[in-house]
Amino acid sequence: MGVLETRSLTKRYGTGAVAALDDLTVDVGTGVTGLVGANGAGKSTLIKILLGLLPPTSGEARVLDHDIRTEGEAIRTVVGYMPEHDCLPPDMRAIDFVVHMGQVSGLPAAAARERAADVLRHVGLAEERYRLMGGYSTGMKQRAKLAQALVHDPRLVMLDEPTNGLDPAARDDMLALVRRIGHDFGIPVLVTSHLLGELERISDHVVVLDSGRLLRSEATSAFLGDTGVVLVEVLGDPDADGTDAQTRMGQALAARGVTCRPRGGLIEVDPPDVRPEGAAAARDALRDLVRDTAADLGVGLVRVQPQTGRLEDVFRDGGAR
Ligand SMILES: Nc1ncnc2c1ncn2[C@@H]1O[C@H](COP(=O)(O)OP(=O)(O)OP(=O)(O)O)[C@@H](O)[C@H]1O
Repeated sequence: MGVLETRSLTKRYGTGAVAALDDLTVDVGTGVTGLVGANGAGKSTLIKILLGLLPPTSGEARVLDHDIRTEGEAIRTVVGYMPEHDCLPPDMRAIDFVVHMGQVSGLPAAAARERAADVLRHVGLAEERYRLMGGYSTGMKQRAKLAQALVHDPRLVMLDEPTNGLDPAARDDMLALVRRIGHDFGIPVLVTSHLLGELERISDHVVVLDSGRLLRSEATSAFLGDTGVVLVEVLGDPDADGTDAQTRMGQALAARGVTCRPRGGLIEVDPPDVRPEGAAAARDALRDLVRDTAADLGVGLVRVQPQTGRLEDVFRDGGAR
């Protein structure tokens, strides 16, 4: 099913000579789609146009089969939107804010209260929902913003830089939430980031923008050059035979059917067969296997990461696909 599509979408602000979006034609389907580009690439502009909040200079777009030029209001009732910047009233409690946003989206009061409590629990703010949001950490604010995007049971969510300003642990938590929305709840997600590395872990499809132009739009697995290779680093003492931790980990992974090889101080792990649920699920399963293997061996897992430099590779290769 097509979730959204744009055709030659162009946006110039004011009399600007430079287009913030330049002749963008792209289709987005179900699952999690990462919208990636450097700062100023046009990600927020695209989202605002798709929500019917900003008129394009030229071109067309449809969201859930609604025309962005004439059906903005209908789009906003079925789409959940998490804006990039802080939009939370500091003197409101999260529960009141999310209930209010639910009502603004058309939910009756009782349903809004029930849904608000549910979504705040889903995003991990069950305990803190009665606190004023002005006292929230950045991670809690991002969760509250996510909750208000979900309260009205949207058919699509657009998340603008949900990991902005988060420390690594909070970023991982947020990415896990985004993945749950797309994969467990089955709601299509369009999520932006200026970091490809964090989105390739959770997205099924990646769209890359460069100065308002489409650079690439591909399944994440294809995007990774069909390698999907993961690098693993472990730390630990040699065993009684003097075999070091890296070699033990490599042997243990191989014994569990994983194809891997040493590469410098790291272990290069080949991707598993892609599961029916998709590439992101297959990568999750591989990560779990690596983590469990390290735990069973009693070695420390320093990192598990896709081979790096993808975004740079894309920009270096250039050219739309
Ligand atoms: N209201 C505006 N008026 C004029 N120019 C704007 C406006 N909003 C955005 N721009 C310009 O349009 C271009 C695209 O900006 P946009 O915010 O869409 O990019 P982005 O990819 O979301 O970047 P970021 O990650 O920094 O938010 C940039 O050059 C930006 O300076």
